[in-house]
Amino acid sequence: MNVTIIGTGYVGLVTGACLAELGNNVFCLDVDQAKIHLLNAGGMPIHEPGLEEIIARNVEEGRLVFSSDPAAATAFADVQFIAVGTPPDEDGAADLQYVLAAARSIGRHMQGFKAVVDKSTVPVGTAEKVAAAIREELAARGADIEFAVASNPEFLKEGAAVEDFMRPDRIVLGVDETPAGERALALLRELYRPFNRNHERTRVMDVRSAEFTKYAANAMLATRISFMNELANLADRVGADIELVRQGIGSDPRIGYSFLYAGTGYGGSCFPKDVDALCRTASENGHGLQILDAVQRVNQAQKKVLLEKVWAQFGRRLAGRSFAVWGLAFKPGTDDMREAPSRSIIEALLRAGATVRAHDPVAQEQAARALAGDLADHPELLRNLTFVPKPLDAAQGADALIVLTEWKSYKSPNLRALREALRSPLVLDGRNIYDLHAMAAAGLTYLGIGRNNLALLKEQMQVAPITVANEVTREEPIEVLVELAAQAAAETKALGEEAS
Ligand SMILES: NC(=O)c1ccc[n+]([C@@H]2O[C@H](COP(=O)([O-])OP(=O)(O)OC[C@H]3O[C@@H](n4cnc5c(N)ncnc54)[C@H](O)[C@@H]3O)[C@@H](O)[C@H]2O)c1
Ligand SMILES: O=c1ccn([C@@H]2O[C@H](COP(=O)(O)OP(=O)(O)O[C@H]3O[C@H](CO)[C@@H](O)[C@H](O)[C@H]3O)[C@@H](O)[C@H]2O)c(=O)[nH]1
Repeated sequence: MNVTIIGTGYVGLVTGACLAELGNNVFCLDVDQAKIHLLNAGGMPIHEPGLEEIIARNVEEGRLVFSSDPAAATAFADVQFIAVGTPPDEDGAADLQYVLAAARSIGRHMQGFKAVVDKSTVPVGTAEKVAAAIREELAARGADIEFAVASNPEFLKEGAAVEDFMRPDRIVLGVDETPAGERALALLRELYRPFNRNHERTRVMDVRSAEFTKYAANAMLATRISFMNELANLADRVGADIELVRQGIGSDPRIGYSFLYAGTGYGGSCFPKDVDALCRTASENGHGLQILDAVQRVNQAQKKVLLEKVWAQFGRRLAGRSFAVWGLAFKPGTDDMREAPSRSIIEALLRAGATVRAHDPVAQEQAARALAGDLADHPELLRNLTFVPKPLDAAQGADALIVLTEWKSYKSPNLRALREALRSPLVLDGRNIYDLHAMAAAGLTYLGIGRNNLALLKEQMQVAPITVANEVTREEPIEVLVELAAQAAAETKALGEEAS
C-alpha cells in the first residue's frame, strides 16, 4: 500500500520507517529541508534504538523516500497521515497551526479521494477543523473531491518507539459513519492488518472519542507519576522508602508496576503539554479538571525537590561549588531534551554560581543547544558548563554527583572509583537507581527521592569546604560549546558506551 506521512519527526519518522518495514511504500514529507537532506544523505536526525537500521534497509529497497515536495506527497497515496508537532501555545492549549497547514497543503494538491489521518495528538474537535481547512482549499479552486478525516492517535514511547510501534497494545481508529469515513476505515484496516494477526488490536470508535482517548491515556499515566512523587516526598519525612512502597503496591494486579517510579517530575514532549492541553479543553468547556490541575502543580513542585536537597547541603549560593551531572535526556534511549528535568536543574545550578560537568551517552549536543537557549539572557554562565566523554570524568573533584537519567550504563558504577573521584561523598539520585546499602557501604551519602533520607538529611554530612575560587573554564561562544559537546559525544560513542 502507498502511504504519505506529513511530518518526519519522532512520530512521523518511526511511523514511516515501520510501515515501510511491513512492506508498504512510504513517502515522508517535511518542511525542514535540512532534515530531509540529512535523511537522504543517510544521516539520522534523532537517536532511537533500532530505527537507523530499518531506515537504511527500506531506503535501500526503495520503499521509503524523504522529500519536501508537498504536491508529490499528496499525489503519492490515498492515505495521508498528519504527524506534525502540536506544541503548547502561550496559554497551554495545543497549537494547531502545523496540523492545519498540513491539511491545507493536502486540500491544495489533492486530485482524488484522500483518507486524511490525524496521528498528531490533537484536542477533541480537531478533525472537524482539519476537514474545514481542506474544504476551504478545495472551494478556493472550485474542486469537489471526496475525503475523510480520521483519528489514529499514536501511543509510542521515545527510547522504545520502534518496539512500541511494531507491537502495539492497541490501535485506536476514529472514523465517522459516512461513506467517506467507511472508505477511510477500510484503507486503515488494510494497512494495520499485519498487527492483528495474533489477536484484534484495533479499537474503532467515533473521531471525538479517539481524539479524547489519547489525552486520557497520557493524563492517567501522568497522574500515577505525580501521585507517587507526592507520596515519595512524604516518605522522606516519615522515614519510609518509596521504592519498597512501589513494589508493595505494584504487586496488586489492580495497580500494576508501570509508571509508579518517583523522580524529578515527568518531562518530555508529551505529558507536560498534553496534560496542560486537556486542562485547557476542560476549562474552555466549563468543566475544570481538579485532579489534573493538582497533577500539574505536583509536577512543577517536584522539579525543585533535588535542588532543595542541594540547598540543604550547600546553601543557596553555590559559587565555588562544582557538580557532576549524569544524564541529560528526559529519559533513557533518546536524545530528546524537550522538558528534560536536567535543563531546569543545570540552569539553576549555573545561575547560583556553580560549575557543572555533565555526561550523557547520546544527548550532549542537544543539551548544549537547549541550555544555550535557556541561558540566553546570561550566556557567560555557559562557560561554567562542560560536557565530558566518561561519567567518572564528570565526578572528578565534584561536590556532589546528581543523577538525572536512568541510563543502563549508570546503574552499576564502580562505587570505589566514584567515591575517590568525588570531593564530597554525596550522590543525589533523581531516579532512585542505587541500592541504599551498597551506597552506604561505599562510604557515599546517598539522597534519592523518597528513600528514607530524613535521617541522612539530619546527619551532619561532611561537605568539603570551598577551597578554590569558582573556576571559569572557557571563554568561547555558544557555537563552540555545542561543538565541544558534539566532540565529547563522539568520544563517548567511540568508547562504546551502552546507549540504550
Ligand atoms: N514524540 C513522541 O514520543 C510522541 C508520541 C506520540 C504522539 N506524539 C504526538 O505526535 C506529534 C508529533 O510529535 P513529534 O515528537 O514527532 O514532533 P517533532 O517536532 O519531532 O516532529 C514534527 C515534524 O513536523 C514537521 N512539520 C511541521 N509542519 C509541517 C508541515 N506543514 N508539513 C510537513 N512537515 C511539517 C517539523 O519540521 C518536524 O520535523 C505531536 O502531536 C505529539 O504530541 C508524539
Ligand atoms: O514511572 C515513571 C514513568 C515515567 N516517568 C517520567 O515520565 C516522563 C515520560 O516518560 P515516558 O512515558 O516513558 O516517555 P514518552 O516518550 O514521553 O511517552 C509518553 O508520551 C507519549 C507521547 O504522547 C505517549 O505516546 C506514550 O504512550 C507516553 O508513555 C519521563 O520524564 C519519565 O522520566 C516517571 O517519572 N515515572
